[in-house]
Amino acid sequence: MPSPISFGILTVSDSSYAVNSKDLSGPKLKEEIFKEFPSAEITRIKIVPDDLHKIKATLTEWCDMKINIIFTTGGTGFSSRDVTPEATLAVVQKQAPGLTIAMITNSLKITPMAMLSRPGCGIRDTTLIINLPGSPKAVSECFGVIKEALPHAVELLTDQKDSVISTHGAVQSHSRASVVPTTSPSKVQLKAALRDRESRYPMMDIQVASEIINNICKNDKITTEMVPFESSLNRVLAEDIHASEPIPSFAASIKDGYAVKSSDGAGIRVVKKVAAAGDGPIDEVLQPGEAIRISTGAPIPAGADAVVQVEDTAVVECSIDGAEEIKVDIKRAPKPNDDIRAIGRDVATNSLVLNKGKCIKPFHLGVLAMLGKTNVEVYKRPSVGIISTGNELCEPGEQLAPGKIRDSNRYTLINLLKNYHYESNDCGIVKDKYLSKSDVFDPFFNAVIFSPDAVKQALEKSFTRNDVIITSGGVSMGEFDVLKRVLVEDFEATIHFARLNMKPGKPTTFATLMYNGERKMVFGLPGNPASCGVTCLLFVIPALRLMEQSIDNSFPFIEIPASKLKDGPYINNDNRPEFRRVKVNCDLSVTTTGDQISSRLNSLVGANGLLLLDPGAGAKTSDEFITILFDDLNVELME
Ligand SMILES: Nc1nc2c(c(=O)[nH]1)N[C@H]1C(S)=C(S)[C@@H](COP(=O)(O)OP(=O)(O)OC[C@H]3O[C@@H](n4cnc5c(N)ncnc54)[C@H](O)[C@@H]3O)O[C@H]1N2
Ligand code: MOO
Ligand SMILES: [Mg+2]
Repeated sequence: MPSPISFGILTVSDSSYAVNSKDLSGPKLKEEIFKEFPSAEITRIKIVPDDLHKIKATLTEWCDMKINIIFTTGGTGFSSRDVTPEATLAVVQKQAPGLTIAMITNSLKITPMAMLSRPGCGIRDTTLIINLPGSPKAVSECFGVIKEALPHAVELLTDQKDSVISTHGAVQSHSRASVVPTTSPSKVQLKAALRDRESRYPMMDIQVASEIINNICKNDKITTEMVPFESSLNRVLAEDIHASEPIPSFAASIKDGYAVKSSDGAGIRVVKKVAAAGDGPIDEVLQPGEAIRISTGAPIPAGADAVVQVEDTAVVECSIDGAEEIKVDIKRAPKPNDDIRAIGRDVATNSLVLNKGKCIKPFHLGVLAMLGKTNVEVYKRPSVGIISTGNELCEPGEQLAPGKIRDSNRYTLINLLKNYHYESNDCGIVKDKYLSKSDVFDPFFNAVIFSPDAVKQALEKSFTRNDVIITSGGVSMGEFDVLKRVLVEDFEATIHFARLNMKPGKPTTFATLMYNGERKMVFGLPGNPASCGVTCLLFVIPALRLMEQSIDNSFPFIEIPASKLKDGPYINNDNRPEFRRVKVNCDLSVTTTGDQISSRLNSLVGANGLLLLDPGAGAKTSDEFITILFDDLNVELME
């Protein structure tokens, strides 16, 4: 199964560079790419001015990252600032004039002005660079012409890459390069000495990763079910709820007092009857000079047009035992409609009361009851299985043998999901260095040839009853980090990404595959406990929300002034953006949760937010830091 094609999109434009929102061509191109290649990885997106050096530097950097295809848009015309083709031709080692000819030939059919476009196309190492014109329309047209040829172009370029990597691996480890097996690269990886020395997956920005997940989850099969409204808490509504009747359905009193005619003004009234909440309408029409005792919520009697609260009245005459009032003094002259709640004041007939896509919370549930909706249509939730991988893992109750640790990730994940109202199936621990009959000691490599059968079996078992599998561990560069290989080789999965530009969480992997005719999703989270927790929050929870079509699928974020950061230093020495685990207080001051090493689960204990620190955030020009809130502002601190 080929890996998804990775793309870089470089918009070259002085004006878009100055005003970011002006760039329409970059987003257009992204849309076209996803339309044609739904599993594409858009690894880099950037806007640079029409500056030869800046264009060259970006192209070179992206080629070094082994992005498959870089599209530039803009800077291909005749004006003095147009230098994109010059920058491109300066970095490529081979030109690809066929692509240029195809695009120009097609564009000439649309406009003779195409003669004035000078796109350059070429190859640097394993990357294909293609210049597209600057207008969104021309971008779509040119992309349409060349898109079919792209997968094969990438195949040709990357075949070369794979053989280079495996040959290199062999030559560096042993002088006997001739023993390099001729099997596929993944089989070569079975031998420790020949495993990848460099990840075969491009580093991807998290915005792009989120977009890939969003695209896939949004379009996942959408199914709904009817549930009794009492059990609909935290489910997502699959129908708009309209009011079939007004609330209140009759004009009702807002106060305990007397229903009167406002035209009578202040003064003495004869008390006729009683209207209590729950009573049907009184069969007499109120006459001038009369009043009816009324309680809050009772229907307004015919003939009355105002209510006067009991505090504004005095009894003038009553029965001997005081049980009945005969006359009252209305001390304040009422105005029409005083203290009357009109029909439909709370909810108008046919009004939209609750929106499809909303997660049903307690007040929503109350509204459903109020409207008499006994059953509601909600979206079905995916079934989720959770697996921990690692030979070192034991259950919490077990006596630890040397080298073993207790599995915390499974418990974190199961309960994190529960906290966001998702049940999951505990699929246990799977050993990833599994000594089975098929493990063979290879004297040449002086190593056991590893069998990942256990991981395969565990996945297979979980696919039979889950739509989404969340694993932790086994996704980095170790010889026993076999998850990706098993997914690709045994399940023909598409790995959408396997390396993210973030700390913690670099090896986070996302794959999809078909199993027995159904699509399965695999979130391969890193084994380090803090990395596992952070990536579950940032990617898995929003994905589950999207799969059940929730319109509230991302965490709120706030901008926090630097002056509010209390116990720094807030400097990120890594070259990846860092999600520091923090506690945001009610006054928006921020405190950290201590040592942020990825293994330290306690860095998540007591945190309610993730503070996003750019690399070297000391040099940040903006005074504001973005914090993603994943829990209430006023959560209790548990130390
Ligand atoms: N050569 C490289 N090594 C590593 C890289 C790299 O880029 N190149 N990345 C590092 C980063 S960043 C991370 S994060 C980890 C992720 O590793 P894996 O996802 O492969 O996870 P494991 O190797 O299986 O385990 C890592 C660590 O976490 C502990 N662990 C695993 N599962 C659990 C669990 N269920 N409960 C508690 N603790 C768990 C495990 O014992 C290891 O200590 O890789 C780096 N390496
Ligand atoms: O990305 Mo890893 O999650 O830094 O430790
Ligand atoms: Mg590992």
